[in-house]
Order: sequence, then structure tokens, then C-alpha cells
Amino acid sequence: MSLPDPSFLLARAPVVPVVTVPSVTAGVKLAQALVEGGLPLIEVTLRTPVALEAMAAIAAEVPDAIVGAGTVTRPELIQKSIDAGARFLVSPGCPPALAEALAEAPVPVMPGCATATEAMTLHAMGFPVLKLFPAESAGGVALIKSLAGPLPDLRFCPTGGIGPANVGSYLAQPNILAVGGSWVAPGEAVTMGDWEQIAALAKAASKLHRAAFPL
Ligand SMILES: O=C(O)C(=O)C[C@H](O)[C@H](O)COP(=O)(O)O
Repeated sequence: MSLPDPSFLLARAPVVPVVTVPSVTAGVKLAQALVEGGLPLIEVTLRTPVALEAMAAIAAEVPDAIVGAGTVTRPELIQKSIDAGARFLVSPGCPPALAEALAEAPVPVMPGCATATEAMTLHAMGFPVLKLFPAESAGGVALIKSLAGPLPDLRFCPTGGIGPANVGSYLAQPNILAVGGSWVAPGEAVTMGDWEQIAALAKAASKLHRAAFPL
């Protein structure tokens, strides 16, 4: 069985900003800055009360943004996210009931895994691209390289602990399509409304080279 494939979305940018929005207005401004910097894919974490509303506002007001929902930890968040305009879904981990519900979603999903067993379970369910989370503490680039041998068909979008210092080594792996991270939208810059800084960080990230998608 094959499920909707996130690869065509991830082809758009090497970095998926993982953003936590304090308000709807900040979410829209943040999305505009990220798009301006060249990062159209935006994962809005469902960690703040305004997250769904902010996602809907981004979908309506920032037409070049491709907004998705992150921190999808419970099945009931799937339809709510899609109703709010999410075009992809991301989960930090994947207990069986959540994995089964995500496998029914009509949009591409990147379910989270951190071990070979979790990756194999999700792959057997038909998910073609997995989030590796928390990437750095779970084993980082070494883990991704190790998984490439026995699981050559799997592709990853690692997230957690990735930043300017190590992003290049992740994107050099052919089984990594893109990485996720919050470093392009630092909380302080969001709070201060420093959209120029965020656009500049996004611009630098958008130019990163990926082994999986030769430019
Ligand atoms: O909220 C979720 O769904 C998550 O899975 C966690 C995020 O992906 C990480 O918090 C981003 O990691 P950092 O770039 O290290 O900040």
C-alpha cells in the first residue's frame, strides 16, 4: 500500500521551518518572512492555542506558503488540522492508534520514528517518508547512515537539534530529503517581530545543497 507521498512537497525546499506561533498575526508575518526568504513549507506546531487559527490565516493570506501541522499527537487533531488548511501532517512519534489514523489522512504525512523497528513498522504501513525525531539525540547522521543499509527505500526528514552547524552533514545524506528545524524562526525574533532576521535566516537555509535533490 502506498500513501500520499510528501516528497513532491519536500522538493520545494531543503529546510522545513518548525514554528510555534504566539498569535495569529505573528503567524502570518512569520510565514510571509519565511516565504520571502525562500522557505515555502512551514510546519506550524499544534503547541499553542492559536495554532489552528494561525494555520488557517496563513493558508488564506500567504498564498505561496505551504502550511502543515506539526505536533500531531492525537487522531482528533488530524481532521482539525486539515480543516484549518494543513497540506501535510507531522508527528513527533507514532503510537499504533495514531499511525492507523494518519494512514487514512488524505494529505501527505511524515510520522515520527526514532528506531529501526519504528521505521520498519511505519514503512510497512506505507509511509514513504518519515520524520526522525529527536534526530540529534536519537543518533543523528550516524543513525541515518546505519538505517540506509537495511532500509534502502526509506527517506527521512530529521528534526530535533539541527541547526547551522550540523545541517550540512544531514543534507549530504542521500536518504534525507529535507530537514526540519526551529533555528530559522527563533522564538525571540518572533516575539520581537524581527521579520528581517527571519527572512535572512530562511534565505541562507534555502540555499543549502541536498544530496537527495541535485540542484
Ligand atoms: O513539535 C513537534 O512536533 C516536534 O516534533 C518537535 C519539533 O520538531 C522540534 O522541537 C524542532 O526541533 P528543534 O529544531 O531542535 O527546535
